[in-house]
Amino acid sequence: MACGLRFPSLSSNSFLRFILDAPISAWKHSAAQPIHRAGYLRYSRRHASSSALSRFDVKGCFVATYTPMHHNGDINPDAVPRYAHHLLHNGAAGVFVNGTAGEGLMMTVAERKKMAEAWISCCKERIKIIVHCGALSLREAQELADHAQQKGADAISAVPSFYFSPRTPVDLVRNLKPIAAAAPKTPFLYYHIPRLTHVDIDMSSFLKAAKTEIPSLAGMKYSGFDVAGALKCYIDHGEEFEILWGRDDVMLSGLAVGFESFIGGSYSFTGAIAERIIKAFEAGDMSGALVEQKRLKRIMDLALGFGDQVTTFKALTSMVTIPLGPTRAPLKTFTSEETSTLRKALEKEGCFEWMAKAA
Ligand SMILES: CC(=O)N[C@@H]([C@@H](O)[C@H](O)[C@H](O)CO)[C@@H](O)CC(=O)C(=O)O
Repeated sequence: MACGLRFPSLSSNSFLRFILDAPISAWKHSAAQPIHRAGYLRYSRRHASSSALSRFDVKGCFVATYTPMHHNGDINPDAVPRYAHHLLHNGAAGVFVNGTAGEGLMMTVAERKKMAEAWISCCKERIKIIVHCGALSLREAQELADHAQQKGADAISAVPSFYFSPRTPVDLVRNLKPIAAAAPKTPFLYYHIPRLTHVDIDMSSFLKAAKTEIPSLAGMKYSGFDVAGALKCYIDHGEEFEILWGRDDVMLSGLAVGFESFIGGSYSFTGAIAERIIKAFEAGDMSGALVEQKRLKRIMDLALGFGDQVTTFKALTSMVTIPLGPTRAPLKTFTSEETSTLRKALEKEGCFEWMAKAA
């Protein structure tokens, strides 16, 4: 590992102790190596050595995008380039399309294909595009995976079957293998989000079971609330697989323990804050990073006081990017009065200034 400050082996528990014991001043010699390219922030503290990592090894912040919709609820793929413009401006390293935030599981296969095409044609070669292909029907998931590969997605991802659910790591491998096999040349990232799928299998054991069975496996999007489980995956498999840290509200904890890629539903509007967190951390300015992290969390908490995460975050994204339209039932769509109440609450605490990118 090329670094000014030596990190003990990631596979050792002493790494954790090192993190917890290190004086703040130690971070001034952080191993992070910033790489600024084409207007978005990428950085790496680790060399991609294994074949799995080299399949998908981009660092930085991935935005779980919202799906632009017309007032009548039809998807609006034509709005993608204008939305993407904001995300690129705020430093996104990539996008995660048709996931939770994107209401992918509430869309038809045809709609999901259109949205994937819109993001790929707009952003290919500029940022990385991960297309979520998970569906209750395995055939549909395979169709979406094949389509994403044909259109040139950089990676695909899938939630597990959540009706007849896998219960063991081996069950989960059996569930995912045919989906990954439908796009064999495209890196596959498992989408772990147990609070919504209720499939809560130990992810380190899953990676161990999957690595010989799913040749295109590149890692996972870890959106569980169990941060210790994410860390275990990273310690056990971080040198081999990409584990994307899925907790926006505690992004700094992920950075502190060595994570280098982040993914979340708030980065559509907190992208500039996230970029400042990473930059402050890289510079060894932990108190600056913490100020920014608290701002990010405050914005999320304020918004969540008004409703579910997709509804509130989509409304907030519409305030700072472009109008993205309604959400689909059973999610709620804000009335204009509710939107205005949310806006006022955010204005009162200066959140829009925090979310703006410095010139
Ligand atoms: C419901 C929702 O939007 N959850 C967020 C999280 O990033 C969430 O903001 C995070 O867990 C809070 O720390 C993501 O899981 C969304 C996401 O990654 C996706 O759209 O697939």
